[in-house]
Amino acid sequence: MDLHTLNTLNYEEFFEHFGNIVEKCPLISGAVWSRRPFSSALELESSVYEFIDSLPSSGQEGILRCHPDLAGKELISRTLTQESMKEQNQAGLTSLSQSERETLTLLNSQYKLKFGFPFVICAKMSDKNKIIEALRSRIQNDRVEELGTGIAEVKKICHLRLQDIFFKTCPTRL
Ligand SMILES: NC(=O)N[C@H]1NC(=O)NC1=O
Repeated sequence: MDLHTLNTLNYEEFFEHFGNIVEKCPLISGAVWSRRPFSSALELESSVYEFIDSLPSSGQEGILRCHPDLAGKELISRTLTQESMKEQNQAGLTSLSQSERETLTLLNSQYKLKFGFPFVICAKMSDKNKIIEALRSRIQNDRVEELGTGIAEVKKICHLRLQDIFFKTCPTRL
């Protein structure tokens, strides 16, 4: 997508392209649309991050709670969003052994019990072994630290989703 197209999208079209740059949080794209015109893709990305950073911690926790578990029930029932499916597949989470799946399920539920939100990590920048390792380590953190880490991972996921949108069709445009 080129800059001119980006800046001429009405909000319905904007939703179609950018509605899931933050998992199941179309409200964020709805809010950021008002910041047009964008001078670059980077400016759009910064607007998303500013919006997220301006939320109270309850709002940031809400963003984390919109994320599906890694290798969780949505993957098994094939109800993940397209983006999340690709990311989990790329990290090797669609081909886990039974014991890897059991380990991940147990750690995910211990994590949720401790923090009240799911463990979030940018799966595309990781793999199944690193994810299990990160879960084991991050579960030791305190809640404030984990909220910050989870939101930093949401931004990495968003960055890669935006890159996909901007560079998939024409790598030289923005
Ligand atoms: N729980 C969790 O991290 N989920 C997300 N991670 C990612 O890369 N895609 C997701 O849906």
